[in-house]
Amino acid sequence: MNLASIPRHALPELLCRMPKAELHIHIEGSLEPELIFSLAERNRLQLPYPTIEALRAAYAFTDLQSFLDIYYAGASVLQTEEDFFDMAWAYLLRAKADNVVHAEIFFDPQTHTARGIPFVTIINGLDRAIQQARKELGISAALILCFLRHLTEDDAFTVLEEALPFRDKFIGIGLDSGEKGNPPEKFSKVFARCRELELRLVAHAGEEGTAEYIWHALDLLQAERIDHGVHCLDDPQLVTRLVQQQIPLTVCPLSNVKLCVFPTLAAHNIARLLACGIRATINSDDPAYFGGYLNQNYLETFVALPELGAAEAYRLARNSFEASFVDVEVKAGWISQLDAFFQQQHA
Ligand SMILES: Nc1ncnc2[nH]cnc12
Ligand SMILES: [Zn+2]
Repeated sequence: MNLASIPRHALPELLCRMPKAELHIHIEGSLEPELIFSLAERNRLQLPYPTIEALRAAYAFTDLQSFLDIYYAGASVLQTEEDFFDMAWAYLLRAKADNVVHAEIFFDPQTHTARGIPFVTIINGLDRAIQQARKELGISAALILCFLRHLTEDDAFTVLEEALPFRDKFIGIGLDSGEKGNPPEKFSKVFARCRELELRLVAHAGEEGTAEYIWHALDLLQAERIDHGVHCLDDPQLVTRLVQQQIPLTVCPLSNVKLCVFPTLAAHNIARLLACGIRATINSDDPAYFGGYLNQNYLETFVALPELGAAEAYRLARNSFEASFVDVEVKAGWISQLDAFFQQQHA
């Protein structure tokens, strides 16, 4: 395929229409202010903001922690199975509109179980939305349970025990929340247990943390995919490892700018990651808080970085399928669909 012949002005439509997977989306981060207000009303809860606009105006973050404080507060409106269903369904509709054919969705059960919400309420609401999306929207989706790293490893074991009766409703586990001071090794035992249970393993590392956190997520947790990982470029030996083993990075450009990991999108290193041969993907992280869903991340990143063209669009979409946790045959089917889409573009 000669992708160089695709003109730059054709990129926005191409980016939006190409089939893709999303591998780094926190479902609680898809909770739009409008839905926060309507769930608060439904559950008769008082919010500390008088209006939707006032809530949105509070979304000015200086770092990861300043975001997490507001994000956990927003999630407190989720009380019933219906609330979890409505949140996930709203995301899946948006994903469909962005031509996402497959989503691997993070959820943070400890944010809810700590407020007395039973695990079964959370998982049943999310799972029902996923089943409905498969039937009615033709989207495939799967859940990844994230442990909150600011809590203890014992807490992670507790939520794992609560989750195990629902083992068929999630495919893997992840590690999120405040990275600094909460290194991967804090969770090495619970990750080892999850590996025994044949759960897929991912971890946030190298978002605000150093390249060392990425080494430890790989070596001490055996993470199969690194969420963010943008600090890998500080360490040439780590880059060699990521390239040789084709370890995927789920990069979230708009998130990185909103949380001040990079000052601007033009300063983002996604183009360099791809040029090094790293299996990087583009994702939305917490789209309701960071200014856009998946296609918006692609569109703004390609405008800001002129070195990204049609070849990189293809590479990113292909990486998203290759890095997904589906069977090889399913992956191959999506890659054929992607190839056919790109063939048509310069036919
Ligand atoms: N970007 C992020 N980093 C760590 N934990 C998160 N939880 C939700 N979004 C997150
Ligand atoms: Zn994240």
